Amino acid sequence: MAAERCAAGPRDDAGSRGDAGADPTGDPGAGTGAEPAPPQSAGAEEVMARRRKGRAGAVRCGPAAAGWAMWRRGAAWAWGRRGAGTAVPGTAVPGPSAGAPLSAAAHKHLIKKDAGKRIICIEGNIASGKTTCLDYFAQTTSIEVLKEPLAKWRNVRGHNILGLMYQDASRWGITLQTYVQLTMLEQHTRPMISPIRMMERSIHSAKHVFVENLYRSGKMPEVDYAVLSEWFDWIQNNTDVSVDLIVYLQTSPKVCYERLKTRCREEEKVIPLEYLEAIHELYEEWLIKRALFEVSCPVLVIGADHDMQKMVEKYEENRDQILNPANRQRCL
Ligand SMILES: Nc1ncnc2c1ncn2[C@@H]1O[C@H](COP(=O)(O)OP(=O)(O)O)[C@@H](O)[C@H]1O
Ligand SMILES: O=c1ccn([C@H]2C[C@H](O)[C@@H](COP(=O)(O)O)O2)c(=O)[nH]1
Repeated sequence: MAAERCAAGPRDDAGSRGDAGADPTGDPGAGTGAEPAPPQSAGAEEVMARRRKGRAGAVRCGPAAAGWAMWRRGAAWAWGRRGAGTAVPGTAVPGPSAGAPLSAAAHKHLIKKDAGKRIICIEGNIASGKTTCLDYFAQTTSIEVLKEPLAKWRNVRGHNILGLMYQDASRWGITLQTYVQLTMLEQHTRPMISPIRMMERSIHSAKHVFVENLYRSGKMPEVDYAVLSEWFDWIQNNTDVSVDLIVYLQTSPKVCYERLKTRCREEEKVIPLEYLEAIHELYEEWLIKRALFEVSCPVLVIGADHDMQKMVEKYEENRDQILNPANRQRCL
């Protein structure tokens, strides 16, 4: 799908002039026909079928070419082992590669957040309104707010890897996600300066949504997915990246697409609706259907297709539930 021009309106392209993003008409590898696969993911049923079939029967993943299925056939182990590596946050559960309980040396890496402190992650599709939500709570509440470290992704020693990824996801997806994982780890383990921290996204959505999408769409090779998964499992088992509540801003991809065009971030001009649909499906799979990955904290779902005024009403309705751990009755 050809990229649409950004509509006139508020822009958010500061810092986007790196060594990427120079070709706003360039396809991110998302559905022009010549490029093999839009980064859409296989559905949960398909993935579960792949798990059941095991090695012998990896099924075709998304609209990728037939070679993709052949390439993946010998690699179905990854689906089976993934769930097993999921740890309850805050507990040092050995992952499949760990083999034995953590040694004393390993324990020195275990960084526990202070008891009584609360970490809330705002999750949702691209342009679903996460930053706007964080800004609202930052202005109306005395909490610590950590936005996504987008500026870092746009400028790693002069390289804009967010822009590079949207130009060529097959080449740069692993690069971006490796750095996202590092910068998210840094966010999760940063000492808290307030009893309540509200974060935009998390190391968990980076892995279960964005890495997963690259992998399933054939834009991340099995070996890169395996290495990132090993890193992710190690981090989960040896540091505290736990979350107390996920607030999922649930939107329709079309609404996000409209908001994305209004925001007009330089690197994202090439994003087609299909990409937002794929990200949406993975969010639903992760947080609503619970099809593949364990969710180890309550999830509060807030419909977020509404205008700003209605969203503010919703934030106020849910304020207590979000900020007070005792009020979790409507969480999934
Ligand atoms: N409820 C809303 N209605 C209309 N536009 C919105 C709403 N919430 C956010 N926006 C706009 O949509 C764009 C994306 O919102 P943003 O908060 O940056 O999303 P995210 O952080 O999830 O990517 C911004 O231009 C923002 O001003
Ligand atoms: O793990 C990740 C996290 C984010 N991104 C991309 C998606 C968007 O283009 C930007 C920032 O997301 P917002 O939803 O606008 O905050 O970063 C990614 O590719 N991988």
